[in-house]
Amino acid sequence: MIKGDGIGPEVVNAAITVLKGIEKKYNHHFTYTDILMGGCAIDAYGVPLRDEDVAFAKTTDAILLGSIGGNTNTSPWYKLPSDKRPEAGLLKIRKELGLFANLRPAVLYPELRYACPLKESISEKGFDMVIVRELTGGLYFGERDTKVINGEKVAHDNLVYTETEIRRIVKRAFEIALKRRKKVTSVDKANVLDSSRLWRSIVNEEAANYPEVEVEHMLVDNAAMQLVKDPAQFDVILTENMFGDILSDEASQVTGSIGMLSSASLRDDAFGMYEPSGGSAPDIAGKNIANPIATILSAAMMLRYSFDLDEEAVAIENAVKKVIEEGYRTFDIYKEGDKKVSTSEMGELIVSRL
Ligand SMILES: NC(=O)c1ccc[n+]([C@@H]2O[C@H](COP(=O)([O-])OP(=O)(O)OC[C@H]3O[C@@H](n4cnc5c(N)ncnc54)[C@H](O)[C@@H]3O)[C@@H](O)[C@H]2O)c1
Ligand SMILES: CC(C)[C@H](C(=O)O)[C@@H](O)C(=O)O
Ligand SMILES: [Mg+2]
Repeated sequence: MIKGDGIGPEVVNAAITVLKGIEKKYNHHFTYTDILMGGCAIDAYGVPLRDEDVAFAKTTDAILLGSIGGNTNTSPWYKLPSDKRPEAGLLKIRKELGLFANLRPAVLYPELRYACPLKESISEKGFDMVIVRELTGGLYFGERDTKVINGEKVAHDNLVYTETEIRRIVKRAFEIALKRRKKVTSVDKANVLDSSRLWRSIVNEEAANYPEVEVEHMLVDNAAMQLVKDPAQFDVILTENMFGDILSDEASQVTGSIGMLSSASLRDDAFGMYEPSGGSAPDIAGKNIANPIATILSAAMMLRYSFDLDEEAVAIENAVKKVIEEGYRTFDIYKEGDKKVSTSEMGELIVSRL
């Protein structure tokens, strides 16, 4: 368990409540160990993630993560050099554990259509997509520095992708599409970037191995527009690290709230790290009001992908649907007439409906 900062501990505790319910109902026993990462680790140890904690994480079956970081304008953590800040811990664990495939499903629950900010003629069609985001390459992991050249500061961030890095995520997206509606939209910026042109050529090569899957290429600026114009057109969105970061926040908002968007970071074996797509939400931290559903659904993904406990995962997903159908809402998806509940109450309601 990496509870992290801000709302992280609140939403992870709600997910643990649900996992404990699963243990009881299905007679399992999970062993939980806490690791500090992010701002809390900086405060405790002076670094956002200790090497010994990475080594320990490597001995576990899965990680459930809350979120890390603070207010990037005001928190003293952001006065530190970039490799000592909270986010460096997250990037380090993703890289060291080889978690290259980040799955971010975005589904509009029929009962939450009112929370979708799009006009009714668009939201009434509903949508159910998964963003498959490359997570250990690209701009996030290229060399970067800031130097003084000709008397002025110059900053650069390198965007690097190898064929191997692209091919493994492309294959993963096709495999996922085979189990869904068999459509992959590969998002790139091939009209400008070399890395995108390489990306596109590998998507086309791999497409030949998946003749049942329909493939389309879309430029990222158009994809940002299509996500609000007609989200129902998407099944699997395959994209590189930075574009996936941005588009997944956009997709989450059209589902009503980022507090609903779960995420799994996977590699080729069963190990995975599971976390809500949103951040530590410093603006609402400590108030027990954050929506824990993204974290609870991430725990369901953990049961499915790392523990091969599909029935238990479905039980959590159905319990979430039930509380939504019954009108229980945290503040972010609340409308008049609903039953407003806190973070911990939402966890308890879900566990009681397992
Ligand atoms: N995986 C992670 O750990 C992760 C992801 C994104 C951002 N961050 C970090 O979080 C910090 C804050 O970033 P930010 O403000 O840009 O993004 P954020 O996702 O934390 O918050 C954006 C908005 O969404 C709301 N929100 C987020 N999660 C919510 C939830 N569960 N329920 C209800 N509302 C929710 C927040 O209140 C805020 O208004 C930064 O330090 C950033 O680096 C961490
Ligand atoms: C906190 C940050 C480094 C992270 C990212 O950009 O990957 C977050 O925004 C996410 O989406 O998981
Ligand atoms: Mg993000």
